[in-house]
Amino acid sequence: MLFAYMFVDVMSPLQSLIQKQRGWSPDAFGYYAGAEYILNVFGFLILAGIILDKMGVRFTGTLSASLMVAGALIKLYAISELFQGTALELWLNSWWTEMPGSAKLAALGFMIFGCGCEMAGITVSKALAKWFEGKEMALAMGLEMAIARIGVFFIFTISPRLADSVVPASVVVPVAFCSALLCIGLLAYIVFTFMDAKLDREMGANKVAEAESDEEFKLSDVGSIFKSKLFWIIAMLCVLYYSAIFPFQRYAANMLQCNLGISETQASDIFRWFPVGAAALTPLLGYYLDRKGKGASMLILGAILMIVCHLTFAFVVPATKSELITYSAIVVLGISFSLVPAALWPSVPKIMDKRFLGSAYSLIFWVQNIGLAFVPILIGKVITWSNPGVTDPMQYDYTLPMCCFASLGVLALIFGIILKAMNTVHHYGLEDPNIKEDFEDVRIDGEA
Ligand SMILES: C[C@H](N)C(=O)N[C@@H](CCCCN)C(=O)O
Repeated sequence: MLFAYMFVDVMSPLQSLIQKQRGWSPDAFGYYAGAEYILNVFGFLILAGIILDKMGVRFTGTLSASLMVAGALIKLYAISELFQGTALELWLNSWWTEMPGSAKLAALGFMIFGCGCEMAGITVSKALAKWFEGKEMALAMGLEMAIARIGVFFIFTISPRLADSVVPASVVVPVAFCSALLCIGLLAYIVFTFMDAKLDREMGANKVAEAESDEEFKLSDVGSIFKSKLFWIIAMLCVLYYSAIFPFQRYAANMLQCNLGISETQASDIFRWFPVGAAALTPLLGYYLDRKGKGASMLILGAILMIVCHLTFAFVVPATKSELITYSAIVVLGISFSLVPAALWPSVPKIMDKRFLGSAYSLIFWVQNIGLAFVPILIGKVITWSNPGVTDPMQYDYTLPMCCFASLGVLALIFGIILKAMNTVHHYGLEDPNIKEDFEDVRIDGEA
């Protein structure tokens, strides 16, 4: 997941460079960024859930890592000099001219990568649940997310530097670097499959069979999940919150460049502290949640902090051009991005029957992916629409796009409040510690 998250954001600090080098407009960049989730939205994630439940974590993890490598190599080829001037590029350039051929092929690669990446996300959750059952699962999930966030910090640090390491600067170097890391990730997962097989042998065949039949994917479960009000509240909170984080991450470096009048590298150097704050706090909050609870309150606080930060980027940073305020907003956003994931993912087992859990995660991811696919496109359009005639990628006004992100935060907050109110009435246990056996347990199958 570390290398996957690095690959996801390798181009994020390079928006203005790819615009200069390959002619990608903000709209084209938005389409490219949204492409990561398109195939998932059109049903791949549901299929991924079925594959995972039928074939297990070893096969699905290896498949997902292989898909990531294949997608990465296609994207690398698309942005490389090798692709320039080929018949394929000329053909891709000949239709939907707003989107250059290199952006179209890179988007295809990113789509395939995105299938692997999301499939890996579900697989890792299931593997963690298997390895840490009855132990510190929230802490384990928190540590997994923290490692991934460190990858984002690292890539925001090195991506612009790798791009500048050749003359003229090129996006190919950082993308090639991350593609190589994904190959190492695939090898690492193959090593894990041997460890997992050993665990199965240690657990004994009966226990494994029991664990697997517990989580078997049934089509009728999808109907039960979709009929649940609680599922929709969690899924809406998730899609609204994450749509104001990951798509923002794609545009953040350029937003800082435009607001502060700084270089790509300087902007990345500021923004990279966002995932660091999240990486430091997420495992601690997971540890806290395991012992003290307060999950629903953490979700609400996380949404409030996000709204404050996005409004600060919209109005205060451009007016003051203050680096101190910018850094403060980045760190606070990092705290928000610890509170919500640390509380959200371990809350799902509290409200879903164990039998539904694998499909519940895959369906929450699916709803979330709809937002992650379309919000970057929307934001690209808002940037273009609110900056008529602006061609210099250093001169965009980000007020309106940041207000859009803040509005998503307000909607997420409303769903967080509804969730907490429902929890107070129905006692789902969302405010209770994870390590506690005797709280009143009301799940979807008992909801009606
Ligand atoms: C984008 C992805 N679908 C996602 O939601 N990622 C979460 C982590 C989910 C848990 C994965 N084992 C994140 O906060 O990065």
